[in-house]
Amino acid sequence: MRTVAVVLAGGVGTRMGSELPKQLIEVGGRPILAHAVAAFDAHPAIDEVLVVMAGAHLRTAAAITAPFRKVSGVVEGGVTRTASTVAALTAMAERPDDTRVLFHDAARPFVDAGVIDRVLNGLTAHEAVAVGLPTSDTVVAVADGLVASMPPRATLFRFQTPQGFRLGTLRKAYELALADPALTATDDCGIVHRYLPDVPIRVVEGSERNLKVTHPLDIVVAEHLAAGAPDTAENM
Ligand SMILES: Nc1ccn([C@@H]2O[C@H](COP(=O)(O)OP(=O)(O)OP(=O)(O)O)[C@@H](O)[C@H]2O)c(=O)n1
Ligand SMILES: C[C@](O)(CO)[C@H](O)COP(=O)(O)O
Repeated sequence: MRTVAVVLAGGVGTRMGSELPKQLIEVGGRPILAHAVAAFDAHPAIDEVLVVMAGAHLRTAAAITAPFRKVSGVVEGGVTRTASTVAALTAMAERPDDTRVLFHDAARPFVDAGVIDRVLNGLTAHEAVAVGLPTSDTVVAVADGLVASMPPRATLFRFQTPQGFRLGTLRKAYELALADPALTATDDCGIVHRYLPDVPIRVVEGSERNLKVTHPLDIVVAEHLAAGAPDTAENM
């Protein structure tokens, strides 16, 4: 049974507001995309890394990822993250259903082997695995500028990636999702949760270092992390 990491790099980085998509910005001397790919390329349980990139930057992504021996291809993504996942699923159309697939945001350059291990361990007993951390802020639902509900904080987690799946399960979820004209989702676990509600999604521990570079300030944080800055008091 093979394990494929899909690195989603098809976004344009609207919130970053940079000329280049944020995954092509260098932190710690190499592009954010290269950091993300390197983590999976170096992991002994990952057989293959598939990169999804916006059409305008396919050649750049191919050049950046060429040194990584497990990269099997760079495919063109879609307009949304969901469409980019579909492009990866299409590229994996011939793969058996029991293939393990890990979908990761290229915008999370500091995913580490421990997080990847936890996702893979979760996949031994579950069809879908998410990475999460408890929230330290109080999180509320707001409607029309008013608080609509305040779920107990202890029940709330911030999701990260990679999110792991048996390929067959993710395929099924996406078949149903793509037939839904009201489809909206911010991640692949969201698709499984909505369209295959009977499939339990195991949540394993993420890492504070595994930040998603989204806004300009995140680049400053990413530079510190790339330089080896500690993220826990234990390391200080
Ligand atoms: N059409 C898209 C949109 C997003 N992504 C990827 O999904 C990850 C998470 O998305 P996000 O942080 O939202 O990236 P962008 O879409 O580039 O950012 P923005 O929403 O600010 O435009 C990123 O690695 C991004 O490249 C993708 O592969 N294809
Ligand atoms: C998948 C994700 O990183 C989990 O936190 C997040 O939902 C991606 O959201 P984005 O708006 O595409 O950055």
